[in-house]
Amino acid sequence: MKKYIFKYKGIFFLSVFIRCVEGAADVSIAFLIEYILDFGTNKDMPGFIKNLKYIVLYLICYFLIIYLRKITQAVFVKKNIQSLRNDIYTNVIDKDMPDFISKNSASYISTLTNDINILEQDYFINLLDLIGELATLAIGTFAIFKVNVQIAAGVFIVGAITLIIPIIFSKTVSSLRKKYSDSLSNLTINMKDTFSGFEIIKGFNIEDSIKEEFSNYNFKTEDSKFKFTKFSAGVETLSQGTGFSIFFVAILLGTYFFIQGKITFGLLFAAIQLMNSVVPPISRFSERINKLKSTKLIADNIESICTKKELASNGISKDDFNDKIEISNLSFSYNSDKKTLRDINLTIEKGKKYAIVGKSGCGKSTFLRILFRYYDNFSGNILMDGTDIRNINIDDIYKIMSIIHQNVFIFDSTVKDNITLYKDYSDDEINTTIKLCGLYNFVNSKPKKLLENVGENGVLLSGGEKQRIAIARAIIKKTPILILDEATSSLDSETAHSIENSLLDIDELTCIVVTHNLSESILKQYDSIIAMKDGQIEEQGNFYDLLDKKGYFYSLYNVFK
Ligand SMILES: Nc1ncnc2c1ncn2[C@@H]1O[C@H](COP(=O)(O)OP(=O)(O)OP(=O)(O)O)[C@@H](O)[C@H]1O
Repeated sequence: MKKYIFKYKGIFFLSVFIRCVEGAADVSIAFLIEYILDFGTNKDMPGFIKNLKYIVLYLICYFLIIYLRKITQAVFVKKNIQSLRNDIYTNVIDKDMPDFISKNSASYISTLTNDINILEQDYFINLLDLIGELATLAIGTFAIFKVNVQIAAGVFIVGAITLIIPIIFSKTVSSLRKKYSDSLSNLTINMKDTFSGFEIIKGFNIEDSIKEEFSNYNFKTEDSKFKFTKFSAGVETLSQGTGFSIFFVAILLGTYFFIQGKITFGLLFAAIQLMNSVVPPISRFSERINKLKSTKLIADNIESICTKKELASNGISKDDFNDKIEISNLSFSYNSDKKTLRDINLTIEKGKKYAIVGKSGCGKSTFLRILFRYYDNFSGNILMDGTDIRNINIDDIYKIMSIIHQNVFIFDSTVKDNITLYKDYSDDEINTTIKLCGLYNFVNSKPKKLLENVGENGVLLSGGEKQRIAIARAIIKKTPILILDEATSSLDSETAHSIENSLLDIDELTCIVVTHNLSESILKQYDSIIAMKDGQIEEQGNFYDLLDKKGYFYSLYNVFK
């Protein structure tokens, strides 16, 4: 977190400076009181009246300093929190797929909301308060030594005990704080999941069990918060108790020296008033240090989110696909128990169309994910125009290939924004694309045409309309390789055929299509059909060759046709 403080060191040091001035002003209040009381004990009415305007002026300056302290603190917090939130968000967006999915997406939301709120209060504001109070303590200490050395010595012996408390309890406070943050994150994950699955909850009548689950998470969150607050309260009470005893030591010693005639009544009063500058910083010291330390694990979590995995982001640049992708001896497993892909050998040539077929779970989508660089930890080689895809800059891979999944994500915006993804395309390009994807009639039937809003995750669209938007989104990008993973499964067969035919007609486009739709009219148009079984390529060839072979594809075709 230090880097954020020093990123805005101007406002940080200004804030600290104003807090030091405020600390000095706090301490000088004691002497102002002594000054005013001395007019009273000397019964000096003219002097009192004459100095009244300076006293009022002093108080105005004092309140102005307090206002400035609040404003500089607000600016400091605003800059730091804004920058921190931007950095976390940017790092999450910059992650590659495996890294991103290694955490539940709601935990990122929790970090960006709950954890940032904790950091704002317990790190940034708390740090400024701590520095300000230490400045007040230092100035107050100096003033007490000026008033009476013995009182000062007594105060600081008791004060030292208070300062040791945070060191003893910091670890426990920190781990209780982390437990609270974790349970808050789990609660956010639970809320996100249940709200996204609202339709399922209603459709399957599971409201009661969902409410119970939420209630458990809610209980655990509040329970962990309570445990943290309870423990902190104990530590804080201990500190405040010792702080209070400092006050009494000062009063007892002050009264003792006043009776002995070593100090005046004004000085006795000033010494007691100075305790307001000395006791709170000492008694709150442990609380502030513990709060600072308790944010360490949250800061570590943010650090881990912001730590970039070594990617080929500085890899070889590649802006086009010219010839072929050669896949040799490709094997991959998600975990060590079982190989999901085994010894795959395949050449994908530019402009050709490939259909991948096979039973559910045989590894079709996994193969596409590997091609799309979701995972780099495969064995064997994938060479794109002779270059290992692991060495190609990941952003360039996304410029060369587009993938359309069965489950489509739709942004809560217009049809146009969902197709263009906020990039600039000409009206001609958009119109050609929506015609090709069978969206033309749909768009023209809407009052606002392309500017029609589609609702949260496309709630105002049918499944087929969502899929057509996803296809349009990929086509308008004009990448040389287009990958479809069951991308037309929600469409009626006429629309699906029409879209697939349009794609197969684009000469330059290299298409890799995973499909369960084994219809002759479509499959015969592919240059090659790849039949997968248990993570391997069982057969490969054109539609009629494979049927003639009467092997694995033939049996699949006869089952599914
Ligand atoms: N992220 C993952 N972690 C672990 N195992 C996975 C993961 N994704 C898929 N699998 C497993 O890998 C195997 C292949 O899955 P894959 O999704 O590639 O199959 P598929 O042929 O595309 O299936 P379908 O036709 O049903 O979509 C399955 O056994 C699946 O359970």
